[in-house]
Amino acid sequence: MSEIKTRAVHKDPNHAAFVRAQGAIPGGVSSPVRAYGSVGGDPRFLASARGPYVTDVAGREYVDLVCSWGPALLGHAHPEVVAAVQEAAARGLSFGAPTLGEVDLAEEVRRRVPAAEHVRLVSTGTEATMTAVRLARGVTGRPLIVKFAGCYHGHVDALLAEAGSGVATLAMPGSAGVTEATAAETLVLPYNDLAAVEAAFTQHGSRIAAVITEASPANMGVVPPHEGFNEGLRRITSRHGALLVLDEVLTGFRVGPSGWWGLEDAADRESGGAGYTPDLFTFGKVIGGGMPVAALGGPASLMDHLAPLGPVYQAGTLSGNPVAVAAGLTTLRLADDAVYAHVNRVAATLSEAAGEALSAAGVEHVVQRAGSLFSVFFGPLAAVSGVRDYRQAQAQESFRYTAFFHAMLDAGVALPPSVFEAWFVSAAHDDDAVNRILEALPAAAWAAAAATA
Ligand SMILES: Cc1ncc(COP(=O)(O)O)c(C=O)c1O
Ligand SMILES: N[C@H](C=O)CCC(=O)O
Repeated sequence: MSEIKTRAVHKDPNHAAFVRAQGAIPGGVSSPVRAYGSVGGDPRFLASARGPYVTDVAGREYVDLVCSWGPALLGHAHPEVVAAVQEAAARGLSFGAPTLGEVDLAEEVRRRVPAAEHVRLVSTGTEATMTAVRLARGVTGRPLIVKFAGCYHGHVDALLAEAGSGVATLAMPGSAGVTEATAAETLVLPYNDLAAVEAAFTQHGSRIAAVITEASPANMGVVPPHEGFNEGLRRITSRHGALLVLDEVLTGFRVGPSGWWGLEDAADRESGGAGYTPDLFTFGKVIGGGMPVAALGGPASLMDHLAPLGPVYQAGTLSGNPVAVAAGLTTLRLADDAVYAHVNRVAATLSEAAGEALSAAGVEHVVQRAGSLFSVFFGPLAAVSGVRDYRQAQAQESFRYTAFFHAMLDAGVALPPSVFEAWFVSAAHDDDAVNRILEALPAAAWAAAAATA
């Protein structure tokens, strides 16, 4: 029996692909989160994707709840986005010179987020946050950066300490290769704790260049900011002459037309408040519609400190690549209110159903949601009080997710292969796709219930 199973596994094209990949690529993957490191088994090597579905090299189709880790807001291979990419590619792949498409995209960002008066296009979220850090230091002349444990801002040296996403999945405190001097210039604070921020500024205020925060963290699982947290950061940073960098790489243009900031701003103004404005925004993922585009935006008075106008250097051979910009611009133009209403509705349905299935199976858990982003935390601690920071996220019973994940995968639903990642839905997740997920949930919940550490 076990011999038959072993032979079946070895015949699986995904297994063969993974073995081959490990001979040529570190860990067989181009980004660590793809490696199934914490859930075990062979990563699915994908051959194609369309709408809400991905298909692996064995020809097996899955409903996709990864959505390329966020960019696929409209679903995979949206025909209008593909057509825009094809048209742009036919005009030339890369010019190394300015194009009007870049201006269109920068203006579209500013239309959605007016405080992003000037926008610099880059290729990855990592470049956007790296540039934000350099710009903050360049403008203030101060060395220190404050970040929050469990927040992930890409693989920038200064921002890897106690980071979420793959760093959390691999249980790494940070990364080898980051010098002590660099690490010493980053203060890591607990999330959702304004008292800790006040204390850090009391001690180091005149040396802090910026506070960087995920607009609503989704790289330690989904841990929304408590009411007033982001506004509190704004108040404290302003008082001390430091910048506030709102990292919307993941949330931007995904949780709403103007990102998480737009949701908070609208809610605050509805209740009579004046809203708040960060100094710098970073964007990524949806802004490229599945192609490598990211951006940094803020008031002209700050952004124009970047070269060629100012002394803070930043550059990129492929920045504002015309093919990538065409994908991003078309995606944003298609991402209307109906798209956001749809993804919110699907996220509400799925997060409630996941919670009900786990409760029916007697699994202690909490489902946390921020707009259309959600994730499940397992265990009594999470269930009692919700998860407010990285320490609590780490304390969950993540072994239950392993069982849950594989049961879903066996049933044809691809979840993110780590309990610390958010679940993503798209405008293409129609009733058929949603029903397939709903049908898979009860058995996965029972698998989680039966799991042992
Ligand atoms: C909030 C946040 N910031 C920055 C990044 C880095 O973006 P990229 O992977 O494109 O470098 C990510 C994801 O990777 C992210 O989720
Ligand atoms: N959690 C990350 C993005 O938000 C996952 C993407 C990656 O690092 O490959």
